[in-house]
Amino acid sequence: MTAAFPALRMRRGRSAPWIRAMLAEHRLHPSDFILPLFICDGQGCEEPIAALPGVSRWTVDKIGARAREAHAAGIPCVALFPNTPGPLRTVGAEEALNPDNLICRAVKAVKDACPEIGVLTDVALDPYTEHGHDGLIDERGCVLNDLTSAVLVQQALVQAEAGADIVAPSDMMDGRVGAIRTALEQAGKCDTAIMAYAAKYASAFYGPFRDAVGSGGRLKGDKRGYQMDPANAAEALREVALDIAEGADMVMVKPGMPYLDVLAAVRKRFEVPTFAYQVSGEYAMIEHAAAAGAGDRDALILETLLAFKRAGASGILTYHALDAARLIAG
Ligand SMILES: NCC(=O)CCC(=O)O
Ligand SMILES: [Mg+2]
Repeated sequence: MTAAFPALRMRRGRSAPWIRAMLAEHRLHPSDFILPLFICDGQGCEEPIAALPGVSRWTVDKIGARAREAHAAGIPCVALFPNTPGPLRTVGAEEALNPDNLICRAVKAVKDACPEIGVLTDVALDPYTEHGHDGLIDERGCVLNDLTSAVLVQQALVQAEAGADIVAPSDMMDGRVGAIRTALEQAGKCDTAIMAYAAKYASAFYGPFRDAVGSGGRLKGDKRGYQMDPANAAEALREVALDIAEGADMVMVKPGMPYLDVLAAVRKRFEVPTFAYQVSGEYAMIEHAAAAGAGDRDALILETLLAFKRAGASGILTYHALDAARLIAG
């Protein structure tokens, strides 16, 4: 039992900045963020991404400077996503296994320029397939689980060999975390961590990302045969349990804001490092809302990111990482 009004006045704890700071239950810190970076082919280029105002693709020679900038802002890790040149996209996604592909060159460039920062790579075939699906498909366009998983294992090994610290399977194939973990162990890559996109929903919030990696216009059909139904929450707990059992070091819930209930449930149930991905459509929503005068941009950024911490996130992948880190630093 606690006291009641008037002995208890909740507003006492909100009456001045010092007491609000003292009583804050959650805080944002630059080390909460993972900054996604997009890589494009070529030399000496920054390509602004129209669907993600303020975000660009960078050529490999320019990516090291972006990593140094993130590190200087206190961000511990970057996540790399390639925009594979069209001619290299095939039905079999062979370019995903090329040890000299864009992503592998970018990993090395980041590690050369800024060895102190962590590098996370995306394990999935959508930037490499001509049809934009995350895996190999049959004649009906259905993504084949086990054949895809075998390719993802090779893709993860190629990325780990290039120097990735964390491989992050984002494809939602069943069993791929265990297969990747076993292969990493056999290859002597026992320190390469796995962040599993464990509960990834078939969401309408991924549109700008697909433009950023150039898979949007290619995608035939949708991804509901492998990504989760937004109607489901209990299923997310089963997905997470499986990925932990298979050897995931960290799990992720994606998208972010519309799935805070799932994030909170996962964190409460499993108590493993749990990340949220505030995805491209969420970023765009904030940018467009602020540009339209519907809210203060900085406040919208910090409030949404703090909500992930409140829900139990260990960290957040966000395109606002640099802005947020600088805002927090003041
Ligand atoms: N595998 C990474 C993503 O799919 C990101 C989606 C987004 O930011 O919309
Ligand atoms: Mg799964």
